[in-house]
Amino acid sequence: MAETLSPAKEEARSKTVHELIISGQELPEKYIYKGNDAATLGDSLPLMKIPVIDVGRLTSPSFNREQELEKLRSALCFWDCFQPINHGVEAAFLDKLREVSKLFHRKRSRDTPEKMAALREHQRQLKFWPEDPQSFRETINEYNKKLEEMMQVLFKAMAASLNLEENCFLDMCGEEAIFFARFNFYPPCPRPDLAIGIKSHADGSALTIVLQDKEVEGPQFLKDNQWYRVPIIPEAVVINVGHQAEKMSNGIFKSPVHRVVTNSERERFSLAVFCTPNSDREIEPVNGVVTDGRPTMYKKVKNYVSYFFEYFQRGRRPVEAAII
Ligand SMILES: O=C(O)CCC(=O)C(=O)O
Ligand SMILES: [Fe+2]
Repeated sequence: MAETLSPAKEEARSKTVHELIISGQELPEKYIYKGNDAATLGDSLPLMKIPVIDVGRLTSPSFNREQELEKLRSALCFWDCFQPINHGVEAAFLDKLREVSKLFHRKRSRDTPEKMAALREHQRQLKFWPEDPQSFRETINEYNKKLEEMMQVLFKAMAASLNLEENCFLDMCGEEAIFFARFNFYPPCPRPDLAIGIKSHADGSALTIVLQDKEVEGPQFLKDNQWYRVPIIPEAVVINVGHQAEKMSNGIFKSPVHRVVTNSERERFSLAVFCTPNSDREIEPVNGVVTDGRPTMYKKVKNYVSYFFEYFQRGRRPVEAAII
């Protein structure tokens, strides 16, 4: 039977957190974050010193390439993420993407359920894509093409940085790897010390590419039990390892635990694209990463995304399901 709500509860249900607090009400209990890391939400945290990788150098045959590959390897092994620049997507185009994402959220009704959209041409379902703003489809389509190129370069560079056969990660992910996009919108929250934007998690992708808000910080990464803030570099994106790359590399690269906090005054937007092998691919350590000193650490697992959400809800790293 449907629950009958008192007028006060009815009002609370239909208002955003921001509206509730402005109208003088307490933060409703259901918004108070209860994760193990809740006590650190309001802390002032150090900035991560994430290495900035020049993607142009990764493809140039000059001596810079070796240096940049080494920088990429150490970034991935130490921080599990990096910030590429000179990656083939112009700063002005990134601004345009931010703009259409914002417009999309402004026009989206609060009742529209959030969905992940597949971006690649043969996988997307255009009928579900918004037609308004008008430039949305065209801009996202162009971004998808640029990301396909960027992913080719980066997977090859990741393999080369470990002295592996250049195509090993790409071949395992398969031609049909899916790019799921999530347009994140974080409204201002007057109690960032109590409520969270996205709870701590690790991504189920091979790599995740996040276009950051240009002005408002949000994501934080956990390293050795310490949370770090991600610096804003407007012309860069943030790329982190997901579980699939952790397994393909036999744990040389790790998928980091991260979360997103809210800002008391400002809203924040981000666009996360999860580059994910197709669910019928069997993902396992590639040739060359299993050695006498480093035996296979992960089982072959298919359709990994299916239990990703279960682990996510329980606040655990889903890759645990594949660890031997
Ligand atoms: O908003 C961000 O910067 C990161 C979002 C994120 O971690 C995710 O969507 O999985
Ligand atoms: Fe994430």
